[in-house]
Amino acid sequence: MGAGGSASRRAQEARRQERLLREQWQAARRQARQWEAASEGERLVAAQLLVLTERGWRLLVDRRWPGTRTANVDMLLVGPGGVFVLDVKNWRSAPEVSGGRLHAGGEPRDEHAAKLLAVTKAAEGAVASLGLSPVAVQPLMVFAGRRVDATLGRIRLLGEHEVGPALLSERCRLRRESVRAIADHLERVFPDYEGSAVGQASLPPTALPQQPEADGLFDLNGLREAVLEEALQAPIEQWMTFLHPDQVALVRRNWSGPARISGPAGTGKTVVGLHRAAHLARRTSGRILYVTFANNLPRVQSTFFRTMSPAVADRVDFRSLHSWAQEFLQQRGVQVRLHGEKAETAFSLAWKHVGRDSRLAEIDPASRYWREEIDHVIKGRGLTDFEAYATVPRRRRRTILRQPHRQAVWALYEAYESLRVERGVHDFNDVLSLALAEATRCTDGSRYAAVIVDEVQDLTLVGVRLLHALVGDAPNGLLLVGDGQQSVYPGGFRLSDAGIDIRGDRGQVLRTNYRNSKQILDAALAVVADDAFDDIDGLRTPGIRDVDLTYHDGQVVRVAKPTVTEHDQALLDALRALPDGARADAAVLCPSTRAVGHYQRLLARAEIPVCPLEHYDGHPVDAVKLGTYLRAKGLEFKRVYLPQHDAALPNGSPSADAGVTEATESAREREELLRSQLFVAMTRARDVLWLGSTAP
Ligand SMILES: Nc1ncnc2c1ncn2[C@@H]1O[C@H](COP(=O)(O)OP(=O)(O)OP(=O)(O)O)[C@@H](O)[C@H]1O
Repeated sequence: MGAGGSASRRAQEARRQERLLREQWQAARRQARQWEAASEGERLVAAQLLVLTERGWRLLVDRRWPGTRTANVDMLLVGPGGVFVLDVKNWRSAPEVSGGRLHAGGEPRDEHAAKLLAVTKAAEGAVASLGLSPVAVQPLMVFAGRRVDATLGRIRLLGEHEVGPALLSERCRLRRESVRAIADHLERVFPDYEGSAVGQASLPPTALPQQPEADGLFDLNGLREAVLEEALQAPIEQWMTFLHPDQVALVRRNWSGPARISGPAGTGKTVVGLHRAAHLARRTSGRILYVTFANNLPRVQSTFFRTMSPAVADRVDFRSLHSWAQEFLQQRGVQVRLHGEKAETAFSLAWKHVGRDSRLAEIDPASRYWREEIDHVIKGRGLTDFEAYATVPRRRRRTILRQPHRQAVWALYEAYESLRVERGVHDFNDVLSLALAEATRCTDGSRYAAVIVDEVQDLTLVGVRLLHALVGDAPNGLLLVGDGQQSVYPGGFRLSDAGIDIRGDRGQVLRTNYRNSKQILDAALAVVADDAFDDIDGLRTPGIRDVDLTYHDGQVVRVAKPTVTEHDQALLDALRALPDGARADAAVLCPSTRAVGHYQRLLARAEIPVCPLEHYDGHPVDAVKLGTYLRAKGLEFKRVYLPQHDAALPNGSPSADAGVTEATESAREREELLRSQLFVAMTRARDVLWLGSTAP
């Protein structure tokens, strides 16, 4: 079909929609006139909204607020765009919002907003048992006879002309059956007030004579545009609206202090974290910090969050821990000179002068192991004197260090520090320590009402202390989300080391995997089956854990080729065979940046479009995602390709017992980490997991 043909089809469709709207509007106006019990203002607004009932919306009018005898709710509206709690106002003066307060005619009107929020809370409670997340319930204040489009916290203020188009432009959240079930449920929970309710409008479908476009009641232009826009809108993903009732309960829970949500890969921890952020943003006027260790994840999460809960998106800061800490220090006037390369040179020199020929080489001759010891155990835990290091439990480090070894490590640490200071630079750990000192020193209150930490197991102890310092033990202040099995960095900590006390029901575990098919999960679990791990609550947990699966099919494709060239060709063939549009949901993940470079060149030569994970921000892009296992943390894709996935593991085997006998403890620790990283990469796959290897 040529461009001219589709343009004429579009014009035809626009004319048809306009005719339909006109008919619906006429009928709605008649219906509203007959509606005696309502106030004039409500009638005018209802005339607008009755049109929506022809488009799959349900309008409940003048309902009793549950638990009260006399208080009423003007309107509840349920449709593809979600659940809306409406308070209709027929004020003599126009509403004004300034400094988070509502006024009209110079008089404060905040009590109206407070009442609407309270009713909204009741509606959220009513639909929670159906698994509807609070993000799908939105309060609206609608002003008869006025043109308004403003926000007051989470409340949207709209004029009678704006309300119809605004609701039609909402992204599609609910399917037709859900609309029906939710409206039926709300009808029961919010009973008729005085028998004056309008259920579903029964509008006569007959054609009516043409009317002028605007007659004060109805803005046909606005609605027409919204209808066309509505047609273009793809539905938002199910998880953005519906959660399992247990997840909804976690999202809405009132916690008296710091809380933690854990659970194996793919069990919806991030989903709960995001809904919790939206819930808290709606309940408080403060800001929420949503933080992870990885740099690229906040961008993706922020995109999802904006789609899911646009009304409060501006009050949630999605940040990586280090970038947030740097900005925090800058705002507080604390000088930071972060310079990774110069810090690395300082360490190399320290190793040359003090480490290489010391007793440390007996345990592991590779400087990297000792760099990690300094980064994750000494500086990561904020240790500044040898006495503390001499006795510190070195969590998740397998080697046993006796006193002379610890002394040798300390000498290396001191040499590194003095060379670093000499060069006038900071490393990443310094940034967090400085921020912790500053946050502890600040007495002017936190900028945040709540802090949510995702993938908490990736942080160092100092990082966790820093985030804890921002909100302390305030109710609903700190939420830690993560899974110790997905630890991909050396070392570790326990919450008790950080002085964080998670009691009773403040520690929750999710157990249903919503992401991976059984085949994929079994393949991933086989890699870490023998790797029991210490979680941050101190519990020793076996590698194979109890997980409930949601039924969906999946496939593990194993490809072994004798040479790298043939292996890579098999990868290209698999990527080229992807159906149209499938590239957007495919990712090639590699264990190292070097391997990423290799596959970037390979895919470029094959003219397969690539989007590096560093640039991926959660918006769909028709290109294969490419990045390291570490960069893929927290993300998911329908198809995941892991070329040479076993190359870095002992004997090329991902299972834990390969090569154990001759390996040193530090080598075994490294292998365990590599298996954890591979496990994380494998569990990113939803439908297809492609595992490539070169078997000579
Ligand atoms: N109630 C639900 N119904 C359907 N799908 C869900 C539900 N909860 C979560 N999901 C889906 O499950 C998948 C995994 O969710 P999420 O990324 O939050 O898990 P996670 O526990 O954070 O995973 P990981 O630790 O592996 O990063 C996502 O595709 C999400 O949309």
